Amino acid sequence: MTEIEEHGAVATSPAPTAADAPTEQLPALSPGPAGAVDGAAPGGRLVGLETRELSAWFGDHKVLERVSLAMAPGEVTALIGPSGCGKSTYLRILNRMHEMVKTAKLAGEVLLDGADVYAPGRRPADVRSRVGMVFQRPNPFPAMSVYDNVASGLKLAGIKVTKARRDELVETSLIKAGLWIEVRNRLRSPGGALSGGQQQRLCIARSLAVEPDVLLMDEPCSALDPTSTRRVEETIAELRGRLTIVIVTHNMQQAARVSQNCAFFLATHDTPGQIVEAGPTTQLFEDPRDARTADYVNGRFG
Ligand SMILES: Nc1ncnc2c1ncn2[C@@H]1O[C@H](COP(=O)(O)OP(=O)(O)OP(=O)(O)O)[C@@H](O)[C@H]1O
Repeated sequence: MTEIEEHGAVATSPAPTAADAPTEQLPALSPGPAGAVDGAAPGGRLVGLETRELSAWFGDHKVLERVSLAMAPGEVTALIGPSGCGKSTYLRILNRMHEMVKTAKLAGEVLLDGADVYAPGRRPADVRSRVGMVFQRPNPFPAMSVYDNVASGLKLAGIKVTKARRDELVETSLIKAGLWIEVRNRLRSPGGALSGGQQQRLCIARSLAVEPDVLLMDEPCSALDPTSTRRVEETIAELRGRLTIVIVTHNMQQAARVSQNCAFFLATHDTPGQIVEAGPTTQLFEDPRDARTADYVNGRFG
């Protein structure tokens, strides 16, 4: 298991993210044979993610130490902890973005639906199309239309579909991302003309277009105003039960609002990031087992 592997840089465009809006009818999950994306779990089954004894380095600097965590299928898991404790690194390991840094190394296992995403012969691009990512700053292609931004998720993943299927995926992705009502009459307008919150939901729609099993979100609201933040949180709530979500957030109220499970990471000046405590969010916030968790969630440090 814990054999240190070194991965070279991989030139793959990360699939991105985002969206929000008033109440919309969400379509039923229906990745039938025509809709299923290569490598996706059959029949739209919800898929869990797990790490076992995961350690990570940048050069000689060890930043994570034997992190084991199960992220439940269809639920939202929040990763919390002070700056520099390795949350983003952990997130990027889950979809093989860590290896895009030349000096990056890791040891341990990442299991998606029970299968190691770092197994020999497994292509990073395939992993990234099953495990999508939304970043801190909305990153749509600004000059590209709203429609093409969403469809670009398919293109980046190398997925070819008919025009009719593409139209359908763009619409359902925008609906799931909570943006459809706001953009349905401006699908040909540039993505860069949308507000920051709309752009983030557009990026979520772009990730959803490939029908991923897991969506990783790295502080997705940190660049947004409170109203846009609320919209994105509503989107996360609507996506719950439809795919597995892992979100890094510095906002304790947000972690409490959006997640069902929570993991508290901590590093010190001479120890790499580790999980101090993980479990149901209500337990971590209301009855933590570790005094450091209590101090952190109550804002006494970090
Ligand atoms: N590309 C990189 N090269 C070298 N070191 C890095 C790189 N990215 C992160 N690190 C280091 O790894 C450690 C963990 O960083 P990481 O960004 O994962 O923490 P974090 O908990 O997400 O922090 P924050 O909450 O501030 O985003 C830090 O010491 C950081 O300096």
